[in-house]
Amino acid sequence: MTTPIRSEPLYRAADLRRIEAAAAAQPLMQRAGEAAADLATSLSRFEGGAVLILAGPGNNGGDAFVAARHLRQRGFAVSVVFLGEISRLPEDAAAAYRDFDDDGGSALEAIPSGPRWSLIVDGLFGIGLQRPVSGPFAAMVTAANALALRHHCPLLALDCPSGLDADTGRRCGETIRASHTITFIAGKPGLFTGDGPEYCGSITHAALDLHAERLAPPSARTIGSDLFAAWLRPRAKNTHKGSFGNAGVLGGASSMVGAVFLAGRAALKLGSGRVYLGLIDARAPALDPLQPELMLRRPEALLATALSALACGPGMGGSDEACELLLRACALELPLLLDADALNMLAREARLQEAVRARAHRGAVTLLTPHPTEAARLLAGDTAQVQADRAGAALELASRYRALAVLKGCGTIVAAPDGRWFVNTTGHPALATAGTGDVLSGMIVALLAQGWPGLEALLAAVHLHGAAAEERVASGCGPVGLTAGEIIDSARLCLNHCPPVSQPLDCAWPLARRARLLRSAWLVRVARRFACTPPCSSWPRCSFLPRSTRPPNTSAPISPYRCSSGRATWCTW
Ligand SMILES: NC(=O)C1=CN([C@@H]2O[C@H](COP(=O)(O)OP(=O)(O)OC[C@H]3O[C@@H](n4cnc5c(N)ncnc54)[C@H](O)[C@@H]3O)[C@@H](O)[C@H]2O)[C@@H](O)CC1
Ligand SMILES: Nc1ncnc2c1ncn2[C@@H]1O[C@H](COP(=O)(O)OP(=O)(O)O)[C@@H](O)[C@H]1O
Ligand SMILES: [K+]
Repeated sequence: MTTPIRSEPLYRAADLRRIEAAAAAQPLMQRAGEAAADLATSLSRFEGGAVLILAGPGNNGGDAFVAARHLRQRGFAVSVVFLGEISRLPEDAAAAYRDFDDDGGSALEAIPSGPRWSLIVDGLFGIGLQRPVSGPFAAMVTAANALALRHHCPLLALDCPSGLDADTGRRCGETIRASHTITFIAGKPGLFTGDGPEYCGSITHAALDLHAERLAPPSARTIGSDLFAAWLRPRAKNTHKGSFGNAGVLGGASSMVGAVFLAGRAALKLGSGRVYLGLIDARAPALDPLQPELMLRRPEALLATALSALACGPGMGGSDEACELLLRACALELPLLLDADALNMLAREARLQEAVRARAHRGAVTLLTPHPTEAARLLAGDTAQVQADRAGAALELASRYRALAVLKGCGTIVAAPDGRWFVNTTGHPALATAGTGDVLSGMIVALLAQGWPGLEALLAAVHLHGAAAEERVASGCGPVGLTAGEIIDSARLCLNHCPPVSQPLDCAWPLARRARLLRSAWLVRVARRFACTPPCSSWPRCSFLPRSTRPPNTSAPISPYRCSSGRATWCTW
């Protein structure tokens, strides 16, 4: 499994400005430009080839000028196209331009037609994008995208692709479709959700010798298995099925019984001790022949069962009977997951909304897992509004319903009513097929039934669900034609391969273990302090990488995670 182990901080532009202010004395633009030049050097298809660099009117343009100077000095044939007035560049960017100019570089007003580009660099706009890209900037973006395609060359975006809103992941007008993005200081949420993943390509993080979290609290975090590893406890020997909870799934109206089976099978394979299904369709089968371990009941009997957690909604329909059942489910004191049709009923029925809010007063955990259209119904808006600010929508759902909320889709958002939010970086468009949401519900309810807290259950299930899809695709099962049911076994595999927190860290372990054998608490502390977390194969090489030894190639076998010292400046997602 190659999925992220470590959660990374994410910053919206306003929070990044605080870091910028705190580190104002440091030559950040020089570091950004140099890091970009290092990556550009490794990406360029020909050594010393023709590099086209687009520089914009702000500090993103400044980064571009610094990178251009370094690349010129390394022997590349650099053409910089600058749109704007030199005299109106901000101070740092103006200085970067002067250095470039003093070094013999010159800025062009249009893209030269002759060269065969080996690399294109986008330094038009970064986190300062204020409105949709239009006019000559849009023409430049369109041309850059077309040239990258025509010349089969990489397109490297500085900080974020121009036209992408780094806060939200929404495209604002013409947008650079980067093959690679080098993002400075810290990740931005918009790179990982909505349109971000499609437009950023492969993302490299250059920390610029800063430790962002020491300078300002992050706006959000990516989901890494470290966020839930404490709950990945090895099974104690003296346990039995009763130790792992009773998961229930309620739904399955006429012609939609399959949704409950998918959720039930996922709940079983994610470790629930027992799984009970309540099927609304009176003609539903009494047995799932492919998974006879599942116990099928009438809905009333399910609600009377001693459950540890309950998921409502898969294939539930919107009948009066379904609505009454949902009201009764809301009155139960167990963790309650509402998905699919349960969310549509919640959106339309005031008494259900009251019942869900009342759960929060009683301290009962409620979880909502809408896709964008279901979220739009719950927020009385439209899907485009939800997608325009996915994190905002998830946070609004969490606060309005006083529930944990998951906004599904590319870069799933998990939001808590207290304002914390997380962006998932696993997943694949292969998941865009019917039933994958039902599988996610089954995974979540399985973890809840095993006693996981609501937030950790959501983080783990969302992360593992995406990882499972990646695993299926990597093994040739998809992307086209991957079926929801096929994800389940992979999800089980991913869960069983997630390192529990008690597991020693690979690179710290030899030293830590020896220290423990010597019964030296001090040595154990030292071993952990200097080890990179999480496991990585390259310790101690990755504990600090001087600039000259940084591997320029993003695919180099280096730890994709920052070291605990915070000093390593190079990592890739
Ligand atoms: N935050 C920091 O400390 C650092 C920032 N750096 C770079 O600085 C960037 C942010 O710089 P800025 O705040 O100057 O912002 P940008 O360079 O992203 O863009 C702002 C400029 O573009 C104009 N503009 C915005 N949207 C436009 C549109 N649609 N059409 C035409 N013009 C538009 C603005 O009027 C302004 O002149 C980062 O993304 C990063 O690349 C780096 O130098 C590293 C350090
Ligand atoms: N393009 C995509 N990239 C990543 N994940 C996706 C993508 N499309 C769908 N998914 C995931 O697949 C699942 C689909 O859920 P949902 O829309 O509720 O499906 P269904 O109702 O058919 O079960 C969600 O977990 C969602 O995040
Ligand atoms: K850019």
